[in-house]
Amino acid sequence: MIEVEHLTKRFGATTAVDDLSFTVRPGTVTGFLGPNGAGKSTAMRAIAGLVRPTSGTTRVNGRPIADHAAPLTEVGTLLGPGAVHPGRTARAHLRALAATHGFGRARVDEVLHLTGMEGVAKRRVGSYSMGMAQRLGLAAALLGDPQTIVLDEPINGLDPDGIMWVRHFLRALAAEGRTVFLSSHLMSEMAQTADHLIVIGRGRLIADAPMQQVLAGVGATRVGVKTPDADRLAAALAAPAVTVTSVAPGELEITGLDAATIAAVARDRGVLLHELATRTASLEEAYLSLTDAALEYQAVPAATR
Ligand SMILES: Nc1ncnc2c1ncn2[C@@H]1O[C@H](COP(=O)(O)OP(=O)(O)OP(=O)(O)O)[C@@H](O)[C@H]1O
Repeated sequence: MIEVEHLTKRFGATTAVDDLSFTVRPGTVTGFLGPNGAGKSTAMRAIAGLVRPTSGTTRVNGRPIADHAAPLTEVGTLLGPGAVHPGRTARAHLRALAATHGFGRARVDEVLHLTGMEGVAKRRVGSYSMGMAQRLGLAAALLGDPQTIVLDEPINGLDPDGIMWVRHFLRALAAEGRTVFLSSHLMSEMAQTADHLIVIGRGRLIADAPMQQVLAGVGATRVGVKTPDADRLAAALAAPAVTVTSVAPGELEITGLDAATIAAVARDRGVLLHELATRTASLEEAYLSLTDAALEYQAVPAATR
C-alpha cells in the first residue's frame, strides 16, 4: 500500500509536485500516467524516500519509508538506470547488494530465476541489452521480497517481447497480493497492464480511477453505422441527447444511443444496415480528454514514447 497525502515538491521556482494525494492499493497494478515533466519521477522518488517533500507525506505499507527498519523488504524500486558496474556480472552485482542489506545468496538465485536471468547471470552487465538491464533492475527491486513495488518507466526501451514479459510479470506480482505502481508514457501498453490509473499533469492530480472507468468516462461510447440509407436513419435517431455525425457518405457515428437501440430503430424504419460497431475510446483519447493537454503530449519526443 502506498499513501501520498498533500505531497508538494518544489525545486527552486519549479513546482514539480503540487498538493498531490492518492492511494495505491495492494493486489492491483496501478499505472501512473502523465506527460514529460508532470512530476511522476519526483513523486515516485518521494515515495521511495529519495526526495524530501517540501510539504506533505508519503507512506509505504502504513509508515513513512524512513521509519521502516529494513526498507528494501517493504518497497522494491526501479527508478531509472541504477549504478551497476559494467564489469560485474549480474550475479556478482546482486550478491553485493544482497550482502549490504543482509539477504542471503539463495535469494539472489531466486530473483535470477524469477526474472528469467539464470542464463545470463554470469555475463558482464556492460554487455547487456536494454531488456536484460531492465530485468536486472527488477531482480534487484525484488531482492527483499517487498510487498510494494515502484517502477519508473519499466518498459521504456524494451522490444515487444520484453514489454509482454514485464506486463505478465507485474500482473503476477499483483495477483500475489502485492502493490505494483508503475509509470509509463506508453498509453496503449498501460491500457493492457494496469487495473487502475492515476493521471497527473503539471504536478497535480487529474484522475484516480479504475482503468475501465477512465476509458468509459471519455466521451460517450460511439457507435459506427454503415448504411445506404444514412439520411433517413439520422433523421429517425435525432433526439436531444443524441449526436449523429456523418463521417463519410453512407457512414454515421452516433453517441447517446447504444448499438441495440440503433438496430431496433433501423429495423422499425426498414433501414438496411451494412455495419454496426461499438467503439470505445482508446486510452490515448481518454488521456487527452482528461488532461486537455494535447500540446504537452505531442511535445513528448517520439523516442521516449
Ligand atoms: N532535481 C531537480 N532539480 C530541479 N528540477 C527538477 C529536479 N527533478 C525534477 N525537476 C523538475 O520537476 C518537474 C517534474 O519532473 P519529473 O522528472 O518528476 O517529471 P516526470 O513526470 O517524471 O517526467 P519524465 O517523464 O520526463 O521523467 C520538471 O519540470 C523537472 O524539470
